[in-house]
Formats: sequence, C-alpha cells, structure tokens
Amino acid sequence: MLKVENLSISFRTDEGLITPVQDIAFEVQPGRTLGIVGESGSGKSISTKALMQLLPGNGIISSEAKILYTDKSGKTRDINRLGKKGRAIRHIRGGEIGMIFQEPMASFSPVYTIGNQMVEAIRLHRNVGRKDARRIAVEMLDKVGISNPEARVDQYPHEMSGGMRQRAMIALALSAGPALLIADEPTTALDVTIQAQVLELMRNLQRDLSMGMIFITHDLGVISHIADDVAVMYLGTIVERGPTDKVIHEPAHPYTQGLIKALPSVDRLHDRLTPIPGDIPSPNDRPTGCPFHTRCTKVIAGLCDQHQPQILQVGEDHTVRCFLHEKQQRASA
Ligand SMILES: Nc1ncnc2c1ncn2[C@@H]1O[C@H](COP(=O)(O)OP(=O)(O)OP(=O)(O)O)[C@@H](O)[C@H]1O
Repeated sequence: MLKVENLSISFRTDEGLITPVQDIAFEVQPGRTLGIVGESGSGKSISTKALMQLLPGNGIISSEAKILYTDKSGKTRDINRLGKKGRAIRHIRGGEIGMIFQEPMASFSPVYTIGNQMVEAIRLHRNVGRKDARRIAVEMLDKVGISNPEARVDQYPHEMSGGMRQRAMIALALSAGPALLIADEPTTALDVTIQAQVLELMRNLQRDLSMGMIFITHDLGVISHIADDVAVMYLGTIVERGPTDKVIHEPAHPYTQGLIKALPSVDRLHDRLTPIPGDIPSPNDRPTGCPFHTRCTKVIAGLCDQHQPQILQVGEDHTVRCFLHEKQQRASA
C-alpha cells in the first residue's frame, strides 16, 4: 500500500543546508506493521512526516523521491507530487493515513470536548450527519477500551488521565477510517503497565481493521511485540531491514547487534548491559563512509571510513548495508 524510494530530506538552516535523511526506501504491506527503530535524531519522525507532506516550512523532500500510496479505491499516487496544500493531500491526511503521537495534546485542542473534535474529524472524511458521527465517536471510544463512553465523549482532554487520553487519541485517528496508521512513539510517555495495554490495544485494532501501520520507536523491545517487519535507522539511513523475527534473532548489522545487547531484560538481571559506545553524530557532522563506523566495534579501517556500503541481501526480504557482509559474500562466492 505504500512504497517509498530514494527519499532524502533536507532543511534550510542558518548553517546552510543539512540532509538528516539520505536515500531511504521502505514498504508497508496492507494489514502489516512496519517498525522503524533508531536512536533519537536518526530521522524517524521526519521520514514519516514527509509521507503526509507535514515537514516544517524549512524542510525539503528530494525531487527524485517517490512516495507511492495506493488508496482505498485502489488508485496509486505519488505523494511527493501532491504538494503540501490542496484537496488531494488533505484527503490523504487523516482519511487515508492517520497519525498518532507521543503527546496526545498535539492532536487535541484543549478548548473543545473529545466528542466535538471526533465529530469534526469524522465529518471531514466520511459522508455522515452530526448524529451518526457522534454515534461513531462513542463506538470508537468504546473500541479503544474507554469505559462509559457515552459520558466520556463530552469530556475535555484535560479531564482524562494520560493513558486514557492516549486511547482517545487513537480513537480520534481511527474514527476517520484510515487505511494506514502512523504511530510516532505513542507509548513512550506512559508507565509500563499502561504502555503494555496500549500496545496490545493497537495490535488488536490493527488486526481487526486490517490496517497497515508504521510504528516508530527507539525501543527494540517494543518493536518485537508489535511489528511484522522492521527498518533500523542510523543517522538518516536504513542500515538493516527485514522481518522482525529475523532481524532480532539474526541481526546482521553491528548497530542492530549493539541495540539488542543494550536491551535490559528481567531474565538477565545480573548481566551488565553493554551500551553502544559514543553518541550519534549530528547530521551537520556526518562521518564519511559508513555513518556508523565511528562507533562500530567491527570497523575495517580504510574501507568503512571511506566508502558507503551498498544494500546487500542476507536472507529472504532481509537486507543490510555493511561491508562485513560484502566481504563474507565475496569469500564464499
Ligand atoms: N525543522 C528542522 N530544521 C532543521 N533540522 C531539523 C528540523 N527538524 C528536524 N531536523 C533534523 O532532523 C534530525 C532528525 O529528526 P527526527 O525528529 O526525525 O529524529 P527522530 O529519529 O525521530 O528522533 P526522536 O526520537 O528524538 O524524535 C534532527 O536531529 C535534526 O537535526
């Protein structure tokens, strides 16, 4: 339903043009969840904002990028050719592709009730009257597990707890009936028990409604619970991509291996965690060669610091950008 190719994103800044996302490609299949994982600043959020033409004013999507989206009627369009305004992109935002964020207040206005905001969103994208829209809003609140939805629908966002607001935001995004949902760190700010409930809810809703979903997080543990496929991002490039099971159990890129070693686990309480050394460099200061080579424990001097690795196939639908695999494949050929 979504095929992204050659996507680079730049920003005009006082220091000149920076390009925090460089030439990424990924796909989302109907009814499947793609997880995008990476440290803060790797470019996860801006990559998905670009899909809805929601980059800030100084943001530029590369002209050669293709963002091919097949809508509910089966028509495929290149979102990169639609521009930021106009009917076509407004129809896609919300009605075709919904979005939820870490902070529900980014979706809700504090001055209107939850119900009023849901009714507006439903009527914008569906051909129904106010009464039916309100009925759909109540049904949606019920579906996301909010008790007594007939009364809650008339509450203001500040009258709900954090976890409940998060559920209401999911209901708001789903009430317009999107075919694809983008969830940007939706559970990061919640405490772990509520986080688990919201993750479970999202997984069930995604299956019941056969929606496609892109789930952004810095937490590989969360990815293993929710995503069918995963793209691992580092400093604006996708370094590894594949089915979640494969990527977690047979990680091919040293960065993915590092993320897994850094994951805390209750089974290994006495083991020391192994953090990835150093910090992610700034996009203004991108290293030459492989962007990860400055932190990589397996760096090959003279190669990784000078040349960009190409995308290599390491299994069915499993790809990696790393010279270690190029070397191995050449040796076994
Ligand atoms: N409006 C902007 N102007 C200039 N640079 C920007 C702008 N917005 C984002 N960036 C750059 O893009 C980089 C990637 O941002 P993005 O928000 O996508 O990261 P992220 O991986 O989602 O991180 P986080 O998990 O912290 O949200 C940032 O580090 C910053 O350098």
